[in-house]
Amino acid sequence: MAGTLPALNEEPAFIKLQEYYNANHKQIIIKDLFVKDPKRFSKYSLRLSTPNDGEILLDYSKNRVNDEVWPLLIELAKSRRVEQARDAMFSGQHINITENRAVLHVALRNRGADPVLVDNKDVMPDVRAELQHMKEFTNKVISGVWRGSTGKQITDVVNIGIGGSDLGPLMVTEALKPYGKGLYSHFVSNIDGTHMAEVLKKVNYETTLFIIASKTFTTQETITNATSAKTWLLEHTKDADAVAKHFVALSTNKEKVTAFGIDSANMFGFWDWVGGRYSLWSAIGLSICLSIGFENFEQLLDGAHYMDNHFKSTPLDKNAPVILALLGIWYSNFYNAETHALLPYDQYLHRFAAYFQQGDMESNGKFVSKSGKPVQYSTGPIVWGEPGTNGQHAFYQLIHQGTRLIPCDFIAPAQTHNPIGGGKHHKILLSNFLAQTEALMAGKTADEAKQELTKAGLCGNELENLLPHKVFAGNRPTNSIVVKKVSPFTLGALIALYEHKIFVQGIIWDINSFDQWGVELGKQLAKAIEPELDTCAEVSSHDSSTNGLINFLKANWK
Ligand SMILES: O=P(O)(O)OC[C@H]1O[C@H](O)[C@H](O)[C@@H](O)[C@@H]1O
Repeated sequence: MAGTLPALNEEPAFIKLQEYYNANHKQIIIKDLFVKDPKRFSKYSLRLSTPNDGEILLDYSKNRVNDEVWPLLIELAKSRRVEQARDAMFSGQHINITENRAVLHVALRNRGADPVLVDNKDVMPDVRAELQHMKEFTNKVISGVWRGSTGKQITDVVNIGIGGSDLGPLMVTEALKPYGKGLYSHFVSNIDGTHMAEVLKKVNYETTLFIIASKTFTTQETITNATSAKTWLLEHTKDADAVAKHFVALSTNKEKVTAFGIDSANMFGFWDWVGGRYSLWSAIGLSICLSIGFENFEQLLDGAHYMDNHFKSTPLDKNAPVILALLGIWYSNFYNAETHALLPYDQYLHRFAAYFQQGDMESNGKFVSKSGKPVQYSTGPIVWGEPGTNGQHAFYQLIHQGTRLIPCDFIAPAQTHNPIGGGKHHKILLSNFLAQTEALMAGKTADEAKQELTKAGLCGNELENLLPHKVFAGNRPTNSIVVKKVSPFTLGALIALYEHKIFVQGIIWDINSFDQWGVELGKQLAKAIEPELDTCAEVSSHDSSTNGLINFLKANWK
């Protein structure tokens, strides 16, 4: 396990970077770096060959990084003991210190024969047994052997879960739609009854399977939604035994699952060393299996395992998650970038940014270091994004010409699953992806803008007035990640790439990326407020704003 680290801002490698930044950052102009170094692309890009799914290209050459900054960033990773921390995670040490747990989502996709030890016990036999259980169940449902209580084949699967028990399965199911086996997938997460009501309108009780996904099986939203789904089923069938055919649970909490009325034979388990936001590889992935079939789910695991091996065995300067992490640190901690955009040029990846909002922000949104002291530097960025080209017509204006620096990751597949129009759509999509990263980097100088305006027939005041609005400063950094196709394997690799990026950043910032105490306070207060909504009397126990809001709602909801 890595020993105690100095505060990041007192780390000698960090101080060196700060000095370098202070003296030089104004001269780091990406487009000039390309002119100076014809080999820049090959120097600052990686090609990872997968066994069957082509190469994954990571181009990080369009960044404000030169041959002097790069070794300093690598030195920072070394001095923060990233390699030792990585090995501590893979070897099952209790690196989640506030919950005294190992962090071993990598064991869930350990496709080799190696044991993975947690507290001296090999967890792999249990992991494999649970996968086998998922496989058998998936095959039974897809083939129609598992039937509803009235003997009809299952046609619809409703995953009821929230946070890590929703976002991963939803994102992957959407991303891998072309691999669908024919069942309709639905996801209910929000406590807002509208979410459940709209799904129930679409499904037939005789042919619907509800998957109750909750690591703790105590989450208010999920248990309330699951109870409503059970009531709905029983209103239709009047047969109490129907629950066994229409409800399964994914959880670490057998007691609560049984208390809810789901037979433990219909429960798929996992373990406390699987964090919610890293759980799609566990039983929480059952809705993914039912959507794309178990073999494709295994491919997803294989892809993640491939990236785990890359992360484990590649020197830091050629290590894709480390590279992404260091670039993020460079912009967050030196350029004061506050956000990071994830921009997939693939409609199937439309929930990718939403998924990594939890992955990144719940992991690294921390203000105290592992030792409990407030940090004197920025930690996790605000993560956001939408698929291209939609985002171009919405928020790219600010990325191109706004006052903030927004490092962006562009993600694109070389091949589309839907080459409609003879491939025309995909060609246009890709040209937009390429044009955006080029435009963000190169910008448009006043001279170039002037020439354009002159060509368009403008002159005099009209030209001079318009000119400043037509200038693009450029030098806006982007990474481009290109896969051959969004397949189960490449998606698995891509997700693991970002998981490990988040891990590396957490290590450099010296924070615990594996707890989420920050979500508790709101839950506590909501529990206190709920009974106050039951009474007619005006409330005066809070601050005047909260009282005012409660009393307004009470006066208006009938
Ligand atoms: O899976 P569950 O126990 O129901 O938890 C669902 C989610 O809720 C919690 O509040 C956490 O913020 C998430 O990390 C978690 O994924």
